[in-house]
Amino acid sequence: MHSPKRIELAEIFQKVEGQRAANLPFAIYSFPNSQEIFTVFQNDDVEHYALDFQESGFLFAPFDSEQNSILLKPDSFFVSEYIVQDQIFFKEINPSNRGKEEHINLINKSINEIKAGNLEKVVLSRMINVETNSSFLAMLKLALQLYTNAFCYVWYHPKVGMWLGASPEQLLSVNKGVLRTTSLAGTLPVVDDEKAQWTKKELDEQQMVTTFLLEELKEILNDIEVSKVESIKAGSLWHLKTNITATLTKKNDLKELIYKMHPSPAVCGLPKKRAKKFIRAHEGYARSFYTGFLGELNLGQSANTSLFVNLRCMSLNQNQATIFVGGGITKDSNPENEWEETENKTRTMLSLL
Ligand SMILES: C=C(O[C@H]1C=CC=C(C(=O)O)[C@@H]1O)C(=O)O
Repeated sequence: MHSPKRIELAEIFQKVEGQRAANLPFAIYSFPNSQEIFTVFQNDDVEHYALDFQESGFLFAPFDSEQNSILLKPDSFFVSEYIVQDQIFFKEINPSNRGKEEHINLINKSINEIKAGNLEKVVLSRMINVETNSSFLAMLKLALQLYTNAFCYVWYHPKVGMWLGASPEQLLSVNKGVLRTTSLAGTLPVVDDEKAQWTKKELDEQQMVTTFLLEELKEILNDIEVSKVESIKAGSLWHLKTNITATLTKKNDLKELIYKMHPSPAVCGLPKKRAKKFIRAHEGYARSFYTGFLGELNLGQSANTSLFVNLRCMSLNQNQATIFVGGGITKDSNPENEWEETENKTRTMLSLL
């Protein structure tokens, strides 16, 4: 089994720079609320795929389950202590209004589909291109400071590209026969010290995710426990979250389990197939790895799996960052507010640039 070797923090960053300079694949990441940072290095530039999810390594899977899920082989696996020291504050950066009309038209189109009874919910997204002079490590260090309760990462494969993110959403973890997952949806901006003032729209859209997950899992898992809905902060945004735990049976197949849950209505919609079709037909771009999932697959001393949904993320190509943001549309959506929500999510990433 692969266990990470403990090394000094400076050495971790040095090794990552060396790996990038040598054009070889790596992942550097930190789990939510943790004081550790991990790296997985692959010694060659072969594009390996996770086929039956029995493999061990760092998984990077796209939104579209028909496309390949990339697996970085853990030829070297390191961990180091990482303590956030400086308290830094958000720098307010305002995104431009570019693409507003198209996005609002798309939202209106989806609301019509919902009102016609063809869809219940659909998550619509867009991408924003921004110039940056920051290095990926500088951005990661900033993400680690700003988004301590997120899964922060940089992933690189010379044949695929580089991605960076700070995801607030765990897809699942599997540890000693226990599955943990979350239903995360609904967004409001954090205003001073005030509590989030949820409306029916957000409560409903999050409940749809919980109901979907429970429906998908009830046939195959035992002892399902569901927490109360709580408000959590992801940077300067509030989300609604429910924790779900269940016991795995011997018959459970990890790949099957994952694709029952993915894509959930937090990133796709309801009914799943129709929402996916609507997204493909109307979003106007390929999501690629945005709203896919990533993380450790059967890795570490006890071969755990811990995967996160690829949200609040961007792809990086030389001086260009492409930020991906979306939001759930229901019958109660207000198009202007939905646009503003994607602007707020964009700020999360802009603050790293
Ligand atoms: C699709 C995204 O967020 C999802 C996760 C949390 C809240 C969401 C929402 O309020 O719409 C989305 O379902 C995104 O950040 O790009």
